[in-house]
Amino acid sequence: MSVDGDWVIDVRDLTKRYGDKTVVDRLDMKVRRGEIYGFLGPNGSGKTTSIRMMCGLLTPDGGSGHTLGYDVLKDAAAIKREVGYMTQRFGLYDDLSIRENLDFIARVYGMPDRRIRVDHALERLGLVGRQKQLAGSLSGGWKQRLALAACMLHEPKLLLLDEPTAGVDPKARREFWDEIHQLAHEGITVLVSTHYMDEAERCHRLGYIAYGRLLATGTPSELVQQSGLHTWRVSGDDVSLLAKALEQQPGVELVTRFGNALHVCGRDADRLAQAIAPYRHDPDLRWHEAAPQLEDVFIHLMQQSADNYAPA
Ligand SMILES: Nc1ncnc2c1ncn2[C@@H]1O[C@H](COP(=O)(O)OP(=O)(O)OP(=O)(O)O)[C@@H](O)[C@H]1O
Repeated sequence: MSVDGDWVIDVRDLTKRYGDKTVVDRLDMKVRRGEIYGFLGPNGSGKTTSIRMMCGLLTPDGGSGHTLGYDVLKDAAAIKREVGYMTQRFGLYDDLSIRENLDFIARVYGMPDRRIRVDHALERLGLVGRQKQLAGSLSGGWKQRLALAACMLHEPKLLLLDEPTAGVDPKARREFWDEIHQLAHEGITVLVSTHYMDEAERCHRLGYIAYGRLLATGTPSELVQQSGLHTWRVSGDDVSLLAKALEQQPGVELVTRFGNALHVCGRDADRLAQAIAPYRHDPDLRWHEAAPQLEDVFIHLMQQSADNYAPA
C-alpha cells in the first residue's frame, strides 16, 4: 500500500450510472490527511453515491483513484476494512445499552481486544457516564454520538459521515462537531455530507455537487470569493412583495429570504445597483451592502446548474 503524498482520498473521473441516468459524472476529489471536507449539494445530487464509491461499497462505472492508498477499483475490501462509514440511518439496537451496542458490533466484526476497544470508544466520545443507558432512551444527539463511537471501534483513519446530524438540534450538532474537530486534530480525516450551512462553515474545505457534477471546491471564504456575487441586505416589516418585485429585475440573480430581511445578489455590481435603485429611498426599508453568505453562494450555484442541465 502506498499513500500518495498527503492525499487520503484522491479520485479522478469517478462515474456511476443507473440505467441511462448518470448520477455521478466524472467526479474529481482530493482530501488531505487530517482535513474536514464538507460535501454539499441538493437532494439526489450524488453525494451518497460518491461516498459509497470512495469507501469501497459501490463499484464505479468509470474513473480511478485511491482511498487511503488503496485502489478504489481493485482494493474495495481493504478500503471497507479501514474506513469508518456512518450512514444517514445508522442501525442501533434500542433495547441494548450503549456499551452493549458497541460490544455487539465489535463481536459481529470479530474484533480482537473487544473490551479495550469498547472502553476506548466510550472514553473518546464522552460516553463512559452513560454506558449503561439504553440506546432507545437517548436523545438524537447522543444517538449520533453512539453511532460515531461505533464507527470508531476499529480505529479508522478516515471517517465518511453521510448527513450525520440530520434532524439533530443545534446544541447537539455543535457538540457533535466539536468531536469531529477533535478527531481531525488527532489526524483523522473526515469527509462529511451536510445540508446545514453552519456545519459547512466549520469545514476546512468544501465541495459542491449538483446533478452528479462537482461545481465548486475551496475553503468557505474561497467559495464566497469565487462566486463573484455582490450582495445587498434589505430589511423592513414586510419584504415579501419586495422580494417578488426584485426577482423580476435584470441584474438580480438571487433573492434569499432571512426572516424580515432579504439578500439581493448579482454578479454585476452596477446592474445590481441599478436594479435596487428605485427601492433605495423607501423610508420603510433599510439597505446596506453585505458579504454574501455561503447559503447565497450555494443557492446561486444550484440555480445556475439547474439552468445548465435543464432538459432541452
Ligand atoms: N441503486 C440505485 N438505483 C437507481 N438510482 C439510484 C440508486 N441509488 C441512487 N440512485 C439515484 O442517484 C441519484 C443520486 O442519489 P444520492 O443518494 O447519491 O444523492 P444524495 O446527494 O446523497 O442525496 P440526499 O442529499 O438526498 O441524500 C438520485 O437521483 C437517486 O435516485
